[in-house]
Amino acid sequence: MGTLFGGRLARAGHQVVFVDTDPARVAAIAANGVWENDIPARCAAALPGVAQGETDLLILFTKAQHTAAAMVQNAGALRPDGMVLTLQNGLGNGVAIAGVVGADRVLVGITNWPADLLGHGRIHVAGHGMVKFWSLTGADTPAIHRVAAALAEADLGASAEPSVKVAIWEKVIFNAALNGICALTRMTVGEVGDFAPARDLALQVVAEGITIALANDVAVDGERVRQAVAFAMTHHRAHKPSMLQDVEAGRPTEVDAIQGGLLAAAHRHGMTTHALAHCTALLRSIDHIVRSS
Ligand SMILES: NC(=O)C1=CN([C@@H]2O[C@H](COP(=O)(O)OP(=O)(O)OC[C@H]3O[C@@H](n4cnc5c(N)ncnc54)[C@H](OP(=O)(O)O)[C@@H]3O)[C@@H](O)[C@H]2O)C=CC1
Ligand SMILES: CC(C)(CO)C(=O)C(=O)O
Repeated sequence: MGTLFGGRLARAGHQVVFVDTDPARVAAIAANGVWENDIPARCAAALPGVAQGETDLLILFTKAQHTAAAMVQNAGALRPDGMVLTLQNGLGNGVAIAGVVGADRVLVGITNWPADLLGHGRIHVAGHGMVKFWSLTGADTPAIHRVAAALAEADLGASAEPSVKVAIWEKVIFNAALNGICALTRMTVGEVGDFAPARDLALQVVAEGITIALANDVAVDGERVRQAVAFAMTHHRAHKPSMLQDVEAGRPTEVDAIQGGLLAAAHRHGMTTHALAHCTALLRSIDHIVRSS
């Protein structure tokens, strides 16, 4: 996702620095730029902590389990009035970032652009997407509109959305269902849509997620979530959700922030779930094997 957003912002004329913990990846991006499908963009690249005090927007696209560490390592890159934007999946990323830079410098949101990593700085984008975001505090600030304009110019389909909390919960329900079932079955989004038992399980997780959100006073629109799932099954058919890409690469997944975040919200209200609880247990078992090997 960093490759997609950074590459497009660079092509739109912004000065972009890619920051990553892997020295080989940093060297490859510095030498070859980044590639979205077969479109290149030239950019700088650095290890965490190298860029100092010049950045007016830091877009954080690590996995959720790395959010706090990445923020601590990279906060020094920000100008005193610099902002941080998270479009990561899962619950809790904005609050983790606020713990480092303060809530009034955090923009939170979602994106459904489907990006599949092919190699260092090289992605395949399997369809069109959008971005919705707003400030973590709920305040309307000039920074929101500056960032929305920059993302729109970079053809990332961005809109400033005051009710972003609802969008974040709708997205986490979508991801709990689709990313989880794809990661467990190793099917693409289209394959899950085509196979009734997998599709039905995804829709059960969606139904449970909607009940959990409503119990937590988040007014999600169940029909909109089901439509988003149907849209992805039709238009993002070849995409391997980020959680499946993690399983295939033998990396830990975002189960704790996505399925685990929803499950914790269910437990806060004494609710029992079935499909979500079983998927979470299976995904945590895969994570356990990865972490202990
Ligand atoms: N891929 C997709 O289509 C979509 C993904 N998302 C969400 O966006 C977020 C990013 O996903 P995605 O791009 O797929 O993830 P990737 O795992 O491909 O990219 C995350 C990158 O962050 C690097 N990283 C880890 N720790 C740090 C650190 N401390 N400082 C700097 N870089 C670090 C990782 O390095 P290393 O690999 O060495 O750990 C990796 O290169 C996730 O929350 C995901 O759920 C949302 C919508 C769509
Ligand atoms: C692109 C999308 C929406 C597909 O599940 C996603 O969020 C992901 O891959 O993590």
